Amino acid sequence: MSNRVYIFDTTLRDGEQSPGVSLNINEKLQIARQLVRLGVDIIEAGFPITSPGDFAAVQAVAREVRGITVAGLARANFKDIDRAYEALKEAEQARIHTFIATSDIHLKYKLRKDREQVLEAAVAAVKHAKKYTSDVEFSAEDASRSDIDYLSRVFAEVIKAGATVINIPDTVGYTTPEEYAQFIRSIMEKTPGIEKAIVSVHCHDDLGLAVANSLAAVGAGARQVEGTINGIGERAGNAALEEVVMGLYTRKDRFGLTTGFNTKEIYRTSRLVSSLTGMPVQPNKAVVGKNAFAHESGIHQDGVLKERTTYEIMNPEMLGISSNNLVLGKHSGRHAFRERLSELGFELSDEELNLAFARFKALADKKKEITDQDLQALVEDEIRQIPETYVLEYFHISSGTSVVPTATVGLRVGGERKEDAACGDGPVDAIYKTIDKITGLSCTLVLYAINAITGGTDALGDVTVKLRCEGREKVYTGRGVSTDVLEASAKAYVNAVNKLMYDIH
Ligand SMILES: CC(=O)SCCNC(=O)CCNC(=O)[C@H](O)C(C)(C)COP(=O)(O)OP(=O)(O)OC[C@H]1O[C@@H](n2cnc3c(N)ncnc32)[C@H](O)[C@@H]1OP(=O)(O)O
Ligand SMILES: CC(C)C(=O)C(=O)O
Repeated sequence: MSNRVYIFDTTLRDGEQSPGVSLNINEKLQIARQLVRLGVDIIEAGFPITSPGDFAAVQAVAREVRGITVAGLARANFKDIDRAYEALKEAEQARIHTFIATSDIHLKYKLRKDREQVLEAAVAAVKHAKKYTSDVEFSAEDASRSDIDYLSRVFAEVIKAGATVINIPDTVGYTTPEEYAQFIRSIMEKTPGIEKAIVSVHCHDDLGLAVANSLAAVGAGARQVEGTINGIGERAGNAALEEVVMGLYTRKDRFGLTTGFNTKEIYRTSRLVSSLTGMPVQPNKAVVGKNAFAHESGIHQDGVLKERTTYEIMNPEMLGISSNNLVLGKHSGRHAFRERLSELGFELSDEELNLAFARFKALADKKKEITDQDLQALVEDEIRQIPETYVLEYFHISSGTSVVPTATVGLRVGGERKEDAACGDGPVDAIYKTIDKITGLSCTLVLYAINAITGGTDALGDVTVKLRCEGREKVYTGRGVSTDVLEASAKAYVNAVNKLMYDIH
């Protein structure tokens, strides 16, 4: 059996199924480019039948990325498969990923089909997909709650029909590591022809076991792991790929397996996905959380000072987390700035570099120490900009314990400045009400989150907002970064509104 594990990233498909997450094409392309740098083997770019936007995003990723497989999801019917191929056809390596549930509970209540009908649909789907591409993955949704003999029959038939990857998802995050490993082993023993296909796993985190289950499955012989960056995804999310890969890497003694991952891109990928989806990474998250390499207590600090490996099983530099916290200051020039950004993995055009450099100088005037985290936040803030219908020119706030919070805001629209004022329950509310008055939009704030990038009272504030506007289904995420939290709040709101305007035009 090969010792290479293929990493299938579904951040753009299952990850986007996280409640409140909606990425536009540019954001999907940015993530896809970063996933290529990260060294995943397959990018599942979306589920093309679901909407024209999803179709266009899969098509854009398929057109652009090279040296990697691009997959599109399709139910087990011809319409979905035709649409998936239509989106994928310009990919260098296209994979059609077709699925149907195999558990009795899904058959009875959701599909309203019997086992023979599902088997027939699965085989027909794989045969149809095979007309388009040699690379066809078949997933048995809710496999871990399916009857194993039936499941094995389905797999044997889809492999005969041409499936090259068979996926055994734990769709509802129900299984446990030992049980799942045994399940995978049994499928591998019972299924005729299984050696012709790659066995894949796709775990959800409803019981917090997605990564443990994925690693157990790999130990049992699975050679493709599906998951997402930061573990985002439907409900409690998917297996976090950075954790799976670091598990394999750190416990090479236990697994003896390799992947194509460039671990130095892990941290940057995590930040980018968090930034574009508006889903913050919890501080105690494994591998990429802010506290993952922070040592608080005396005995631990003493140990780390004497020998790092007493309490650190991974080297943060291996993940692309720089140990160099003091980077640049107000006297630094463009060369040093460009050099540092390139060490952090940013490749900026001259125009982007100039914009980022101007922001950096302005920040250096306000903040004593500029760390790598500050630089990352600042550059991400600058380069995630989409065409700006509205630009924040200024705001003024009157607020305190005995006055009604009142905001005056100026936005540039085309070549013109538009100004207005409004009162609110607090200064942020007043700013948002004023922006709504200027844009004429009616928006509801679904989420407001603020995070300090580094410690200290001069830290950069990083604000994320999610807005639902004009009765639209879609939620728009906006982010803004500034040493002034009110400015960061205003920028985040304007950023979300600009995304809405970008969608409308
Ligand atoms: C486990 C997973 O993550 S699966 C992926 C989940 N992702 C999504 O659902 C993406 C967003 N979904 C959508 O946009 C829509 O649900 C669509 C476009 C896919 C389908 O929309 P609609 O045609 O309106 O159907 P709706 O979603 O209401 O119902 C699903 C239908 O597909 C059927 N179906 C569900 N899964 C499958 C499958 N794998 N193969 C074939 N049929 C299926 C259901 O039985 C139901 O059929 P019915 O209408 O005959 O009862
Ligand atoms: C489509 C399949 C792979 C899926 O997302 C699941 O079962 O969770």
